[in-house]
Amino acid sequence: LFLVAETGFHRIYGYDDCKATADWLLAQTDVRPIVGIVCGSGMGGLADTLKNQVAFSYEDIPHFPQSTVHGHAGRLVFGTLKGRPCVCMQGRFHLYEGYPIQKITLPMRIFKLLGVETVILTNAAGGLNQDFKVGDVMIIKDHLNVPGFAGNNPLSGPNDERFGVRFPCMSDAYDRELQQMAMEIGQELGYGDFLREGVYCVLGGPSFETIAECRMLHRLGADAVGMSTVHEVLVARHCGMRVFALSLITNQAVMDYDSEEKANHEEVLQTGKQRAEQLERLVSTMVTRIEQNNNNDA
Ligand SMILES: O=P(O)(O)O[C@@H]1C[C@H](O)[C@@H](CO)O1
Ligand SMILES: Nc1nc2[nH]cnc2c(=O)[nH]1
Repeated sequence: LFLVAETGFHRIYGYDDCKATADWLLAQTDVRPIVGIVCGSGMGGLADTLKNQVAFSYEDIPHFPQSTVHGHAGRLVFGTLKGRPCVCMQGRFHLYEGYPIQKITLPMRIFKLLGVETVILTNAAGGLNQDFKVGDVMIIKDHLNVPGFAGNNPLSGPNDERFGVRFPCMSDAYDRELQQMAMEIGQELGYGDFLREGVYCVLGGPSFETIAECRMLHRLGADAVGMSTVHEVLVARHCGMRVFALSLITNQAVMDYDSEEKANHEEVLQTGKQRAEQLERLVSTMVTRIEQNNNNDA
């Protein structure tokens, strides 16, 4: 029965299921979010900064997957950030957790049906760009979708036009105005020394990269490598939400056979803690400046 349920994704993760989940949530909170936020590994503290919270454990939400990774609490938090209504995923889903790719990205469609117009995604990533340091924050300007090269794309399968078109454009995936806004706010807050921009590359994980893989990705144009975000971006853009995403460089990708460095999840979470406050300030200031109703051309 489980096998049938998990492979029949068109039925299970379709419009009606997303709508049922969105309606279930809307019936239990007065918050009508215009911004949706996804917290990366070790960055869940952002959700705690929301005021007037109404929070749901993922296990209580119909059709929602469960968080299985340390550093991803598994709560959907509604509330306000400086008066702006928001919804925040305190914990995201990854391919390596074993979920079908359509299920990992289901929350983006639920965001859309909740009324969200702008999605802000954060992630932890390894730095490939040799100018980057641990603790840098990279505004994502573009991505390399490596699982997508092999056909692993959340938009595979029947297309439901109620969400978006069959062949969505991705050359404008990352909203340029929001990138500019983040840069300006970063400068105002005095974060210029650690604010960067670059290309994020997603891999399937959960193993970290070999030295040869890091060298290859760097040559291909990636500045940072991680295991998330891109799938969510594809689905969010498909259904017409604006997207802003950033990577916290939690570790330097190992590119040299003489290096003693070894990537590990504890270091990732630790770096997240160290930058938490600044990331929270950057994101909450962005939320106060995001205009409503300007994503309907996507
Ligand atoms: O959810 P994100 O992309 O922040 O998580 C990254 C990728 C792996 O899940 C984990 C590795 O430490 O952090
Ligand atoms: N794939 C990958 N994901 C990460 N998340 C945090 N650091 C890393 C890394 O070095 N590689």
